[in-house]
Amino acid sequence: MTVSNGLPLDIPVIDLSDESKVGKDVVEVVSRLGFLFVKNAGEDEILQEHINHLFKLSQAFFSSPVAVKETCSINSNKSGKNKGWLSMGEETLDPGNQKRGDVKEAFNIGEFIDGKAQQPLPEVLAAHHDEIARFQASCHALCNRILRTLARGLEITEGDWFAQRHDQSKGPSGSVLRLLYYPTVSGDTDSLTEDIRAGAHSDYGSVTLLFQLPGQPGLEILTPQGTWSPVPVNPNNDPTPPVLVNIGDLLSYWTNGLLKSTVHRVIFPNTGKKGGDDRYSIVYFCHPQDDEKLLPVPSPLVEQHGAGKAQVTAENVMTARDHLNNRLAATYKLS
Ligand SMILES: O=C(O)CCC(=O)C(=O)O
Ligand SMILES: [Fe+2]
Repeated sequence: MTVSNGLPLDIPVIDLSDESKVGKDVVEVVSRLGFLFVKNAGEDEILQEHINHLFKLSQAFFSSPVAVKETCSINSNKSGKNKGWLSMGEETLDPGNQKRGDVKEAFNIGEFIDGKAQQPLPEVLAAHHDEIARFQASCHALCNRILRTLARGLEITEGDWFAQRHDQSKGPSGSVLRLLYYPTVSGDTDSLTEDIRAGAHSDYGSVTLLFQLPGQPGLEILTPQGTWSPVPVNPNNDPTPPVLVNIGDLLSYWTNGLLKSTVHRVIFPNTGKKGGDDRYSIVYFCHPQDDEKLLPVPSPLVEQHGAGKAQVTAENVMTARDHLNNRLAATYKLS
């Protein structure tokens, strides 16, 4: 495992309130780093009190007895594919390099249809069903703003090209709101140097939003130089921290690799308490409709970037669903 260089990357914070002005900047940053921060303000602001509230619910859920969590296990037939509770070690994000599964628990909440969850929720979450539905909807709205900004920056004539393909009223998608809990461990030093909170991976969807808590670091990204750099939680110490955004595999396929689906991981902090402090995060993985084909988008920049490379054709193209299923098969011990 490559060691961290300890130097935080300079990931710009961009204000998307005027989409028409920042498309080029956003495309420049994500074709270099795959990550950026967006200012959490304006029409698609996700209110800090809503974020804090969901973190509280997440803490309440993960501290529930195992018997309660098991009632909504990802393995139970009740929840449906990729939905529900994942126990410690159940997912291995980097199966080629990890001896054991990720040291974390997760709860995956799939799409809401007509504002209703499509899976059983444990009581502590069910009691706040409507707030969770609203949170998911506000994440999706912010992703659509990001997607429209990208379309502009890529000079796609149809400004809604991506957003139309992420219209939740048009059919099912793999979008997931995920609560994550990385517990403190009291293991010996050996297991700590071998174990990882989330193995190195790229994300499977189009755009990911990540919410972290102050004082709970651990996310690192693989830089173009091949070293690991920590990602700050709140780079400018704003009273309202910006939202961390990263590009997933689908946008990379759609753009002939121009937009980077950057590999990242979550480590045990190497300062402070051995075994880390508890860490919580909330992730929104935004996916297009399942049947969307991953052919290059009609953008002159994408065409230029793909020149001379092997081209995806209508015959060998994957759908969004194919890609997600391939990744899930590799990283879960699910049947
Ligand atoms: O918890 C984090 O900071 C990142 C989680 C992550 O990368 C993922 O679940 O895909
Ligand atoms: Fe990730």
